[in-house]
Amino acid sequence: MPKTETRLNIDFSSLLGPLFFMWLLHLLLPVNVHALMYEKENHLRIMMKMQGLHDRVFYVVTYFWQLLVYVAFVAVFAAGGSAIGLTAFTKNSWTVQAVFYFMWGNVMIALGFWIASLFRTSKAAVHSTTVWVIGTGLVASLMVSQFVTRGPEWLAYAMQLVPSFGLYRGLYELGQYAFLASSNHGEGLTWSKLGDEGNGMKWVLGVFALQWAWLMFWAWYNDQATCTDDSEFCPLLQVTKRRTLSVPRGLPFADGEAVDVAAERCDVERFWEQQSLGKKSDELEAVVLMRNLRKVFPGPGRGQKKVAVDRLSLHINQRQCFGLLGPNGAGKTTTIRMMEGFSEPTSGSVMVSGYDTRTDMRSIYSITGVCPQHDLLWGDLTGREHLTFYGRLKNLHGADLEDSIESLLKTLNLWSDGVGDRLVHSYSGGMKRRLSVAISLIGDPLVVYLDEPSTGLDPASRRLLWDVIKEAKLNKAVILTTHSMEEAEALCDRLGIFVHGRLQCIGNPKELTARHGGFLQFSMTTPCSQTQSASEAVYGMCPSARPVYSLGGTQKFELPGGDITLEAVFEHMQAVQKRGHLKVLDWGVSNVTLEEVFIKITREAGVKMTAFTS
Ligand SMILES: Nc1ncnc2c1ncn2[C@@H]1O[C@H](COP(=O)(O)OP(=O)(O)OP(=O)(O)O)[C@@H](O)[C@H]1O
Repeated sequence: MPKTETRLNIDFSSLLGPLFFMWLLHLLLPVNVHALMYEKENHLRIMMKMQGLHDRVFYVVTYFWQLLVYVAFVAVFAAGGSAIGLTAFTKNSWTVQAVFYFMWGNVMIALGFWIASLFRTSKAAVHSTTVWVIGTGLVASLMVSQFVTRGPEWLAYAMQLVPSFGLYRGLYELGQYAFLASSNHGEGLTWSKLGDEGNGMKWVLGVFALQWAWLMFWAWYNDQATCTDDSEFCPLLQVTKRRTLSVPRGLPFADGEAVDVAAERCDVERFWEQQSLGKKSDELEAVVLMRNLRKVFPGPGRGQKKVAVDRLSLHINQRQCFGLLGPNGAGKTTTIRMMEGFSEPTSGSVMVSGYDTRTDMRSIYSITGVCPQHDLLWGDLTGREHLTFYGRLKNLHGADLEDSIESLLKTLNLWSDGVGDRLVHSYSGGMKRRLSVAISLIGDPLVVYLDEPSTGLDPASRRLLWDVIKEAKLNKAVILTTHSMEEAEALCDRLGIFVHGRLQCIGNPKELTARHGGFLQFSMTTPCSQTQSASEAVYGMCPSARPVYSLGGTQKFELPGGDITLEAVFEHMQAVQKRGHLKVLDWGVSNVTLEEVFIKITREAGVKMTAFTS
């Protein structure tokens, strides 16, 4: 039988449902989280902060960049949907949709900040976010529409308190109104229909506003709590902590402290006095001042504690390179981190150019440069772009910025062959290290921290770096940690040797070798059968000789400086060789090196500490 013509109208938006749109609108969430985590995981965030980037600026720039990307994404999404005639876009009011999508975009960005603040690794954060996106979509499509249509309705509202479920509810409302509009050829969701009974859009928009504020606050709070890498740090308690943080007074000497260390403590007290008299920063003798600084970390077990830095008093002057030496785990990095303001001292204070690290970090960042132990660089930026970015953070602009970049690239040998314009991921380890040093020097900071700057450099590059540091210390205070005694001797005007968080000795390298060496190194090689006679000959020359080792006919002794001179050793050995009863294959005598002093001090301090703790 003939029938009237009908048209098959397939409404894709109804077919696909809010679930598909929800997943699409979540697409940028894992991307945002990954971008935030990349900078956090690679410590680039901390590096930017150390070079003077304010948290506020970081948040605003990152936030608006993500919002811009999202707006472009949604514009393409809505334009595409309208172009293919999806009723969810064509029937509903444009302004309602724009406000809804815009508010969701803000909530999603805040959610990304919050998620990134909870994780330590990018992989874990991105995987969890992806599971969240898929999971909340499935749960919402199963439950929200059920609760809305069959009740209990309050459960649908309660679920919307979780950010992604609110998105589903909003999309559900847009879908429902669009569906009704296409069947009755009317209008979809408009502002006037927000008050309709059972319309959840009003609630969704209200909840979005609250969620945005709450997530941003929580993300900021978590971020501040973890930005110091300091497990005890708590921003909400910071005010209380600052008030109660104790500075032990009247401790000119700590038990078992060497005279030079005690003298340094007295100097620090004197400089402290100067600073409390309110001298201007350019009148201060000591640029960096640490007073009775102590850092205790929670230990691995319950109730156990690790004293990383113990009552350290130290001053560092302008136009001086100060070397922090010590074996692994001695507390050098912890000390530098407290100077940089990234670790809260358990007690004591650090002042940099008259600013307190607990209250004036913002001023301190603008006058310090940092070369961290591990290179913190963006692989997809060039060396020049790194220097431009950090130079701007140090308030350099225009020709001044260009000139300093060019001069740093040239002095650190990153200029020839266009190295400075290559992406950093193509750099060798040595090039990255040199770029890190260049970053620490850009903007001519007053104080520069160099944490093992020559690690991984070839001998020629190391010499070049030494020249750069020597020039830098002409108008700056340079604080250097190194495991190379040769480097310490070449660069440092003063140095301190740390063991178990305590300063064991302090002075210039020559003073230290003279004071703590105080002996000659004597070695002699004879046939193994004459080992006994050889040692008797040494005791004959210097009865107070201390044996260091004896191995296959080679013996080494320390000869106390007060008991014998170099000339006497030569005379004695000539006499021994003349007599001929001892077959001396080889012998040598030398003053002690800084390396030997270092080994001696660390060994003795280790013994002392064991005695204290046992
Ligand atoms: N966040 C932390 N939690 C617990 N203990 C820590 C923490 N950071 C450092 N420590 C401990 O404090 C001590 C000093 O560490 P630090 O990194 O300052 O030593 P270092 O002298 O810089 O060593 P290296 O020469 O190896 O770099 C070590 O025993 C270390 O295990």
